Amino acid sequence: MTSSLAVDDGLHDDGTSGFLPGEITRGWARVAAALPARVGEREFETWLRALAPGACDGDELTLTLPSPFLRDWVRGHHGDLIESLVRAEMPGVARVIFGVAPRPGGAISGTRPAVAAASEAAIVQAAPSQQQAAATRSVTNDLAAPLDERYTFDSFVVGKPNEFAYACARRVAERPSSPGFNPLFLYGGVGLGKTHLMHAIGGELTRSGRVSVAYMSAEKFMYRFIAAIRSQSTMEFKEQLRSVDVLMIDDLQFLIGKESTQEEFFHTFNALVDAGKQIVVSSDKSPSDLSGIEDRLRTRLGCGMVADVHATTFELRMAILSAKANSAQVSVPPKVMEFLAHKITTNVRELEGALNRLIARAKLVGAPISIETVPEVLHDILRAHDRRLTIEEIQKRVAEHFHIRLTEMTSQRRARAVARPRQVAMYLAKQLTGRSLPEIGRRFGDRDHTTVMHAVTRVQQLMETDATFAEDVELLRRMLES
Ligand SMILES: Nc1ncnc2c1ncn2[C@@H]1O[C@H](COP(=O)(O)OP(=O)(O)OP(=O)(O)O)[C@@H](O)[C@H]1O
Repeated sequence: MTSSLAVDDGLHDDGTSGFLPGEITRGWARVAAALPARVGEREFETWLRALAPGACDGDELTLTLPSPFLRDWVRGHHGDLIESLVRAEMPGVARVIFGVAPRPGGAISGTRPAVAAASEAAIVQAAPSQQQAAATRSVTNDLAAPLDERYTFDSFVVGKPNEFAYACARRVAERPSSPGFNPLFLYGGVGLGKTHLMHAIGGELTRSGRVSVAYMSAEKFMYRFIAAIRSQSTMEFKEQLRSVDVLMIDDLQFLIGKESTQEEFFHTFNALVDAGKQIVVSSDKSPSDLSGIEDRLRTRLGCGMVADVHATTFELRMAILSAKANSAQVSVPPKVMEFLAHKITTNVRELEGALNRLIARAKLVGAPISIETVPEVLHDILRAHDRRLTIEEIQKRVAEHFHIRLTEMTSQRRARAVARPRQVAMYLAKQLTGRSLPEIGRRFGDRDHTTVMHAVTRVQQLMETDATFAEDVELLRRMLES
């Protein structure tokens, strides 16, 4: 990990960090070790290698990158994944903030994930870092990204939430530039199949051999534009773009706040539509909600067909799992699919990732997939999805289990009959909620974070020496996790 930042791995002067010395360094090392397998080795080397942990304030961890551009890119593409890995590996962290590592003598500029910052000027002027140079090279070599052949209409599972978007995509693939369908604007939450549909359109049209198609992410569009400015080849860039029959731009929200790239895109857009060419755009927001995109561009984006890819239903998730298992020719017990479809509800990419991991593990050990192996193989994913568990629920369950009153969880009584269950509840809160030690302390009758730390250590010691006690705690954990 390279960083100009000193790693803050201890308790803060004011005692607000819930971390023991060295925890951040070790926790981050685990996250960094897990990332290449999740995003791919190349992607990791190109974009994520320079990520480094910065300050940890309470339960907020700042991760830094060398430039605003890289920060925006990493946050936009892998922010959710990184946050869920950090929460799983560093249970005291509840939020991740992406910042820019200060130049020597400077300060960290952290921004919250929802806030997109204008960053293109920085990259135009800055000397390219290793990552930027690598990405720029790949950009100048080809106009568009290759289409993923796995993303076809056939491999897309259609259900109520996505049938309209699917129908629109099919229509554009059959008859590009039809009145009313230009541009086609697909929008919806992360990992719900927008990119899949765009590749399916592109693949279908390319195979037909009738039209030329260019697909690229909005971020790549910006990169290409900037590279063209640098190499004084903007005319060539414009001509290349305007020579295609179908232009598809993915994740348009990346252009929020990037005025000059928006302007370039606006002109390209107009030139293509005026020439009767098809535009397909995807975004996580509808055109009217894209604040930070110029009004005139938003208006044009919304004047064709706007199709929402809705959040999946349980039935659709089951159908997707079943289709993926079929195409991998692996038998997955219905119980396992139901479990996954109940647990991983927001993002098909994660659902697919969980299934792939189960399949990979089953192949590796030569044993069939079973419900018993799921918690072990997917513990990090499941933990991230268990985050809705509250400290109050834990207190309630633990109090019931030990037959004490709920109010004893916050009382100052120190009798062992109430103090031990309280310690167990604190331990489970630390393990299962990702809340920081100070926050857990506050919820247990305004106790200090050192009391929580002591409780966690004490419960761990007891679990090692007292098998019955360990069983009790494990049982409680399983009940709370289910
Ligand atoms: N209905 C579906 N049928 C089959 N696979 C799906 C479906 N929806 C999503 N997927 C799969 O889920 C993964 C994520 O989908 P995709 O990348 O298209 O999402 P996205 O909406 O573009 O996400 P992002 O907002 O992150 O760009 C892909 O592997 C895709 O094949």
